[in-house]
Amino acid sequence: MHESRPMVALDFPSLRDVKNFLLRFDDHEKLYVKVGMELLYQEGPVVVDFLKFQGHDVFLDLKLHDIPNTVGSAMKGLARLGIDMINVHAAGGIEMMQQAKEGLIAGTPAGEKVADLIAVTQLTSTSQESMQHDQMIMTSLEESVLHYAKCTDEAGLDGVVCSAHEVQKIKSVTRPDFICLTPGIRPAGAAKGDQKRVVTPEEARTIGSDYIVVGRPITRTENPMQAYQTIKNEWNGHF
Ligand SMILES: O=c1ccn([C@@H]2O[C@H](COP(=O)(O)O)[C@@H](O)[C@H]2O)c(=O)[nH]1
Repeated sequence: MHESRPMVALDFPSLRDVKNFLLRFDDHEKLYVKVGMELLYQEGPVVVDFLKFQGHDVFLDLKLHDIPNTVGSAMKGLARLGIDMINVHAAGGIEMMQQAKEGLIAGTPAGEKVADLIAVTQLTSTSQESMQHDQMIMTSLEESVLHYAKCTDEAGLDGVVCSAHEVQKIKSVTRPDFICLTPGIRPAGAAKGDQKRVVTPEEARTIGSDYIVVGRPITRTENPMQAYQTIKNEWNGHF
C-alpha cells in the first residue's frame, strides 16, 4: 500500500507544544501522526485521546521490548487507547512478538479494528559499523534486517520499521503486503542529525515504502505546513 500522508513524528515534550504545532495546519487537515516516548512519557494517554478526538490517525511508537508476558500485558492495556498502529522491537524475539499480538487482540474493544502491529528491525540511526561494534552482530546490516523481518512475519505481525534501503528485499523474503514503514527521511540537502540510513521522500516512493515517517524536517521548520505539503507532494510524485 502507499499511505499518501507522510506520518508526522510529534517529538515534543508537552501537549501544549503539540497543540501549538497543530495550530499551524488547516483545521480540515487530518494527519497521520506518530506519538513516541518523549510525548507519551510526559503527558500520558490523554495525548492520544486528544489526537483521536481531533480526527487524526495515531501510530504509538513505544518500541516495546521486554519478556513476552510483560509485553503481552502492556499491549492489552494500550489496545484500549484506540490507536491505529503500534510497535515492538523484533530483537525481543518471536515469542514476545506473538504475545504482543495476542495482547493487542485481547485488549481491542469488541467491534473495533485491531491496530497494525509492526516491529523495529535495526534503527535507522544504526550503521553497519555501530551494529557490529555495539550489538556484536557480525553479519551485514542488511542480513540482520532481513532476519528480523522474517522473524516478524513468522510471529504473525503486519510489518516492520526499517530504512527504505531494505524495503525491496524485505518484501521479497516476506510478502508484497508486508508493511514497510520507513523513518530516516530527509529532503535533499536537509541535515541528517543522528540518522544514518536516509533517503529522500521521492526515493522512498520509487523504492516502494508503504509509510514514511518525518519528524524534524517538518516540526523544526519555520513553516511546518509548507514543509509538510512539499514533502507530501514529493512522496506522492506531484512536482
Ligand atoms: O528506526 C527508527 C525507528 C523510529 N524512528 C523514529 O522516527 C522519527 C524520525 O524523526 P526525524 O526527526 O525525522 O529523524 C523519530 O521519532 C524516531 O524516534 C526512527 O527515526 N528510526
